[in-house]
Amino acid sequence: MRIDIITIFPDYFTPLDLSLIGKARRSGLIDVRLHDLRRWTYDRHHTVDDTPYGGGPGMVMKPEPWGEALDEITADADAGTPRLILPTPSGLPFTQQDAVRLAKEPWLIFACGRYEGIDARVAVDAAQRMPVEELSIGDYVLNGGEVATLVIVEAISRLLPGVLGNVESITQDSFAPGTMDNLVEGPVYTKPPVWRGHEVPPILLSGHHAAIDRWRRDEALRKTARNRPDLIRRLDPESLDKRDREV
Ligand SMILES: COC(=O)COc1cccc(COC(=O)c2cn[nH]c2)c1
Repeated sequence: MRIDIITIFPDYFTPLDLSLIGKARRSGLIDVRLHDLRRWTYDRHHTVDDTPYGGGPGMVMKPEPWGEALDEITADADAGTPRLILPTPSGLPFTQQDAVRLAKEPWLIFACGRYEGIDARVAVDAAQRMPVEELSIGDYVLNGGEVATLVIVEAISRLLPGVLGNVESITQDSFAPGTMDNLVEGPVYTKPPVWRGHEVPPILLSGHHAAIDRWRRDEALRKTARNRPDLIRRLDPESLDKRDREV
């Protein structure tokens, strides 16, 4: 997968050199390219923003640098058609299902907005040449799209074959399509069996795998009901067995 990131703060992305994603980049699994938006400005101050039409506080990111950056980056036609992702508080909620979907894409471009946002015509103009998605990682406001891009890139990259050593763990993740659809994971434990007087639930040491799976699903249902009643309402009743309904 190729990932291009356009930002005025390329240094925000040094975490992508670390850990599993860094390893995946070095092994060629993921090709991450950083672009400083100011490369497409020509005035002395490398201006990327201006006052909002219609008045109001703050600044808006000018369209010209974005247009030229996207033209140059997407001119590389041999990489197929990219999908442009715009992290923004006003976007569609980004979910694990989106991570699974976007992990299948060959080429993603992330546009990191700042200030009050990017001139709306940038997304309109780009949509004439490629799919464009405005995505929100949550109902709060950051100073820019860089942190949201790191979140989305990590959620996607960890699903790419070969990035995580243990593929099994993906299927047990919270929200994982299939068994964990609309469920969050329950509690997990490791050695020692007793720690500061706290015991590991005996079922987990029993070796009865069917009973352990049942206990884990019960705990996932309980935790989802406690922390995410909104997800419980979305659970497909067909996906619940008799025991589920008793939990
Ligand atoms: C069309 O896109 C834009 O204009 C993007 O503009 C902005 C403006 C301010 C902040 C951000 C960063 O995203 C978030 O804060 C965010 C994403 N998810 N939850 C919070 C982006």
